[in-house]
Amino acid sequence: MTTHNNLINGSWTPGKTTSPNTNPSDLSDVIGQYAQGDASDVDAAVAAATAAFPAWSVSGIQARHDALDKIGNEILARKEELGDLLAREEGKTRPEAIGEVARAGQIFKFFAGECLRLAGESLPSVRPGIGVEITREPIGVVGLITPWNFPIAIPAWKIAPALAFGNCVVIKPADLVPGSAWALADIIHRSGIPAGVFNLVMGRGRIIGDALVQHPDVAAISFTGSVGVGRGIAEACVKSGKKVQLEMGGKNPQVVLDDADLAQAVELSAQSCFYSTGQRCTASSRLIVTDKIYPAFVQALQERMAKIKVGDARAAGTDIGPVVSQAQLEQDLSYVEIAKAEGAVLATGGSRIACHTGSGKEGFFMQPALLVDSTPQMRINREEVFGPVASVIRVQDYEEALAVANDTAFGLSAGIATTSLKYASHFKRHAQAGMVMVNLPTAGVDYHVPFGGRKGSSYGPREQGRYAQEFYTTVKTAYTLA
Ligand SMILES: NC(=O)C1=CN([C@@H]2O[C@H](COP(=O)(O)OP(=O)(O)OC[C@H]3O[C@@H](n4cnc5c(N)ncnc54)[C@H](O)[C@@H]3O)[C@@H](O)[C@H]2O)C=CC1
Ligand SMILES: O=Cc1ccc(S(=O)(=O)O)cc1
Repeated sequence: MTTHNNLINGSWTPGKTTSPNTNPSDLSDVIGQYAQGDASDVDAAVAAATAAFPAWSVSGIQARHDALDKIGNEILARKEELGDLLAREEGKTRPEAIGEVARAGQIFKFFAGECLRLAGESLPSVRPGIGVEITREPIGVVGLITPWNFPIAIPAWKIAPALAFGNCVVIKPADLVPGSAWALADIIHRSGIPAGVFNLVMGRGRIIGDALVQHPDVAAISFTGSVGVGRGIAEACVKSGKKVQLEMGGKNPQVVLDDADLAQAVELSAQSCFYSTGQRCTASSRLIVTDKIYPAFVQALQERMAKIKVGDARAAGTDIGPVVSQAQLEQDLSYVEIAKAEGAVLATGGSRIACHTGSGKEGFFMQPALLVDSTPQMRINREEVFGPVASVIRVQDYEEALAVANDTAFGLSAGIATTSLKYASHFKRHAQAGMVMVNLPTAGVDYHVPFGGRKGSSYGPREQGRYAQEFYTTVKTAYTLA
């Protein structure tokens, strides 16, 4: 079986050990062996990135544009093959996985353009005869720590702006899904960028991630993952003076008002709660439904859920693939039990099942769960599950719906289904979330505009679009005597 090594200073470098990458749709299918590095690999990667930084930070914008554009083109040309790998290692369906790969390619092409658009300002000084220029410069070596749920898109949306603005990169992908990140590293390696500018170190979060966060020569950390790990990283970065950007959890509300188009509200709720196995930080998990539409909505959503086919991510006809791991499956199932114990009623789903094709292959398949008669204080409505589990809260009117939607420690994405312009406008202004959706699923974002949240969901500057430069550059103000 092929062993996939780390990329350090332009060379494929074995780790101290290897780890198998297993298909969650078929536990007998081992995709490959992937290097497991240690702190000495992080030291070597950071040293290579530090050595490469002086030249890369002043490299021409045309060269940087061309490298990123080439990377984007190869990703797009190979989207079917890379999408198949992604579906095989992470468990989202093939169409979803191909879409994610295409997103990664588009992100590289967008940031190729951003290389050419980086601008400064020129102002007069308040002191006569002096000119002021404001420019942006790269920050240095950036450490990128990424999660398992978007194995290529999240690495892409951190790597592409980092390189575009002249930084050098050490990335640690999630150890559950190293295959897509390794394939991306291979494409970047062959794009012709100088050795050391981009480095990949695979391995355990507590070892590789922690070594990156603690490293004195790393100037900034961008992290996506769980709240607990994110907060620990933020504390360590503040202590050592590193710039830090965190994207963490969500408990995204989907409000459904009496005046909503019922079929549309049901479809967008099914999409954002259960598709991609509910494993999106933007997924809805709290359905906040006003009194009069509640019975029809719950009934119609259950009917829609009955049509969802759960099974092998790569099989034709699958709507929802497996949960990513045994640990995540146990977490999802345990939250169904916690909700029941607290008084919510399980309307449908919520147990481990076999693949809809009857393949007999063992995978982490779970029937999407809908819990009704839940209340805002229940744990199911306060803690992130990160699986195909949604709960419904009944409210009297829009005002109560908004209050319940905002009654959370998180603030990533929030949605409303309504035909009322008045309520849609009010919700856009008053939902305490970084992203608001009107008559659209809470999940489903563009790649060229800012992504991020408020409260416990995010920390630091926004990712994506032209706002990405806030994190990946530092501002310089220069005064010149005329
Ligand atoms: N907001 C999001 O997009 C995501 C949220 N999650 C949440 O996190 C939960 C657990 O998933 P995990 O993959 O275990 O998330 P995690 O936060 O443990 O892992 C995310 C990344 O951080 C690394 N990491 C782990 N411990 C670290 C440490 N001490 N220092 C530095 N890096 C470290 C991991 O190896 C991985 O690359 C999920 O159930 C879900 O609730 C998970 C994935 C994505
Ligand atoms: O973090 C990457 C990411 C998050 C969400 C989505 S979407 O909401 O499913 O579009 C895509 C990429």
